[in-house]
Amino acid sequence: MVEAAVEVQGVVVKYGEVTAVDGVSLTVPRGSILALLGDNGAGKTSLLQVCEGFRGPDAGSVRILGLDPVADHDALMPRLGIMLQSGGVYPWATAGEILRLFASFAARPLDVDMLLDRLGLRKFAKTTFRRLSGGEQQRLSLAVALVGRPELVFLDEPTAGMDVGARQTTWKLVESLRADGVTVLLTTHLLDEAESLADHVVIMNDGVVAATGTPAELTAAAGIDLLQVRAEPGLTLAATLDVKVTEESPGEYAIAGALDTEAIAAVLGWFAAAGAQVTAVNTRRRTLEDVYLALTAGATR
Ligand SMILES: Nc1ncnc2c1ncn2[C@@H]1O[C@H](COP(=O)(O)OP(=O)(O)OP(=O)(O)O)[C@@H](O)[C@H]1O
Repeated sequence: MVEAAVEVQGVVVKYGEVTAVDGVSLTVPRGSILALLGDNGAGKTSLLQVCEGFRGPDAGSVRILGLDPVADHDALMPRLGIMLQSGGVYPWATAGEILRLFASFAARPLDVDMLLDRLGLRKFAKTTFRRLSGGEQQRLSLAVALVGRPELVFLDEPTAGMDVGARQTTWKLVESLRADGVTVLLTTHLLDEAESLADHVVIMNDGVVAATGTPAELTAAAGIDLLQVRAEPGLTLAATLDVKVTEESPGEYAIAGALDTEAIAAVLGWFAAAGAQVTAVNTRRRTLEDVYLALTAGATR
């Protein structure tokens, strides 16, 4: 069996009294994209830093491309592409200089001009990093991560601060990486980013894995349809099925559960029994965002 690109087993990361990552296990198969989701402070960046070998885990084990990311750091670094949240490049150098510098470290770098073009950065080649906008700095950081033709790429919130066009360009680029057999582990707060890009999603909550699966698995588990009904506010419904009824705003009822046609008819029957006038009915599949919010609700932060 081909070894996974990333194998994380029971990893713990502590900062003094704070346990940022509390026994996380995950696997990223080669040539796939895994998205790590979680609220601020869930432990995503800490886990990424351990995978990148910038610090060792306090417990557990990590194998990256079959190697130990701390002990084998020097052998591993040329094979990795790392995009940091903060950019991590020199503020006084120009975009072109920065990218050429990182290209010079690589044995088989990508063509710098091609990469500047792909990321819409050619016109900023002579602009210093500190004069680039936040989204342009992000794109340059992504270019830096990719210029060495890495086998495995770590992207910490790659599209944070990017406009819609830049985000789509980045998504296409990440998809083309996968098509070339590159493995991608990314963190994001954008559920649509995870849903459209990722082969696997891991949702972290308070340092632990709250759920894992493909986007389809996470949204298609039994009882995941939503029924939205508008009627008068404050109704007490004689709920008899195993569904959850929430009055999300006055008169807007959300019913979540295993909703086949019979169940939907039964739910509407409750409104009829309550003597309510139903003015709108809507059904929809649960999105990754619904699943995410359900799993992370009640987090301690
Ligand atoms: N250097 C540090 N020293 C002390 N505590 C830290 C340090 N780095 C992170 N933490 C704490 O560890 C927890 C996890 O932080 P981490 O940055 O890994 O979360 P995250 O999921 O990446 O968050 P975000 O989405 O905001 O980037 C937080 O409670 C954070 O305050």
